[in-house]
Amino acid sequence: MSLLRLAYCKREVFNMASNYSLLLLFLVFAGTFLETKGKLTPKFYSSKCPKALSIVQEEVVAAIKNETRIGASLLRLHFHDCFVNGCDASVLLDDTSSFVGEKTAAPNNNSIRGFEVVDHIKAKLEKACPGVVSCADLLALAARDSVVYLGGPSWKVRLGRRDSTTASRSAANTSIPPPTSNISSLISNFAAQNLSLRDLVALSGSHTIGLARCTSFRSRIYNESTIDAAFANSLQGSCPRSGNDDNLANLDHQTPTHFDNLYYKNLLKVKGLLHSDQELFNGTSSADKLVKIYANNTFAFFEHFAKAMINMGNIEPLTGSQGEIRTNCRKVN
Ligand code: HEM
Ligand SMILES: [Ca+2]
Ligand SMILES: [Ca+2]
Repeated sequence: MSLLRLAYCKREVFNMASNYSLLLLFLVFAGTFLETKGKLTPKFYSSKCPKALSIVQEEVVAAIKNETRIGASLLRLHFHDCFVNGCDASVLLDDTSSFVGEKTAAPNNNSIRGFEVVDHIKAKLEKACPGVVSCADLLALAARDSVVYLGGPSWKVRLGRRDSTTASRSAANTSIPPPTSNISSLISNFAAQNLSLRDLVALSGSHTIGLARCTSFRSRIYNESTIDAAFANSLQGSCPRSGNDDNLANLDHQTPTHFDNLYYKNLLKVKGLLHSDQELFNGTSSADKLVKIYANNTFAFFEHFAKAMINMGNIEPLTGSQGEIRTNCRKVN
């Protein structure tokens, strides 16, 4: 009797144990599945293509040494990618007779640049690891490496994005905010991407580097009162009331090639180049406080900027088996 009971007991314990181990196995599988699915990770290429990060960095540095502005242009490409259907390299697809891309959308046309550099970096990546590194990840890495080289903060870029097979000119037209935006439309535009007011103000600090065309700031320097008069005057020479639409001016008139906090100091002096820049500090806006903080504290700006770049880089990535790894960033495979 007691032997029988013992045997029964043993079986029960065995059954329980195997049930538990099955459950455990399931949980481990589910865990790894949930963890990897849809989530980016800084180590994505560490075994798949260990040289990927150093290749991008080396090429970005070479490109900036060749032309300083490229750093700004690469940073902006990542922004214009992520705000349209997520960070999926949709912005890099060329228009063809049968395909409408994003390059000719109003915010991009005659404005975004850096495609030759992207092609060059991609060619190097394809040579080292064919079909492995996505164009979307290339843009995220190039943005970070540009910021770092120009004196800004660094951060670990989350990776594992894949490339789209589609693009949307109409979404590019509606999702990327125009320079005429007021603060409330900027806030709602960023909120639509799950980005906060803090993200908006920190990311706008990107305008500490790079250039804008006359057509982007003309109405500001002729028609607005919330601009330093001497500053407006100094811009009118190269940006007349009509014509010369493509003449360029520095977004940060003090240190246009250094990633620092002078953009915010300019705003305090009513010397923001774009209307949308000055909207972040107009005496009434909810962003005023953050602008003052960043103008007085480079460390706070750098910390928030790095976090905001990670947030922006997380916008709707394609992962797993979604999309593809483009061989040529300009066209689908
Ligand atoms: C907050 C809303 C924003 C507006 C309204 C805006 C608007 C603009 C405009 C109009 C230009 C000049 C384009 C031209 O005249 O050709 C520009 C340039 C630039 N933007 Fe923004 N931008 C915004 C946010 C951002 C963000 C979030 C980033 C990056 C994370 C960024 C990075 C840049 C850079 C680096 C340039 C200079 C590019 C170059 O010199 O090639 N901007 N932006
Ligand atoms: Ca995109
Ligand atoms: Ca600067």
